[in-house]
Amino acid sequence: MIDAFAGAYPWFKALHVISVIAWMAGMFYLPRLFVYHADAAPGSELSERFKVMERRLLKAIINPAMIATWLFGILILTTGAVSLSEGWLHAKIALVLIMSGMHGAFSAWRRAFAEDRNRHSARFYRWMNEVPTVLMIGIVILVIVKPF
Ligand code: HEM
Repeated sequence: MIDAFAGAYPWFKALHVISVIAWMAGMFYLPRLFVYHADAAPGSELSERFKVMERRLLKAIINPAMIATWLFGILILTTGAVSLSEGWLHAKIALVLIMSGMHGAFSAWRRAFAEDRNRHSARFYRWMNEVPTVLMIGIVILVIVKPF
């Protein structure tokens, strides 16, 4: 434990939850944009507008929010308020790593749309849209219920 951080636990937790909300809002919305973008003709005015919306959402909200979520999550651990040997924490971190992997996939798909080389259907993005939801439900149950 870093002594200077001991009293900071509730503040780090508050900032962590604020960052999580922003990250999840973006992770739910970006694949929704992909669903509609997949049906827009490359080069059309609509497709170009989706490109701007997707770039701004990723760069201004989703990327900084993911960094802040990780930062404050790790800072909570430095306070010593949570034992590092808890099973729920290990399971939570595993799901968060998958969430971060999905973030990487969304980032790659956004780049493909930006360069007019998307290969996936609207149906594919509809399914991908569900993944962050399922992960978020698992993570919140692990961190609140702490079933093991
Ligand atoms: C990025 C890596 C993450 C780390 C290292 C991390 C770590 C932590 C830790 C140590 C706590 C304190 C738990 C406690 O006091 O009992 C916490 C709280 C919390 N985390 Fe995370 N977390 C991460 C990502 C996430 C994500 C992605 C979500 C949701 C999708 C999330 C949701 C929450 C919630 C809701 C709480 C508050 C629980 C409470 O009220 O006690 N975290 N996190």
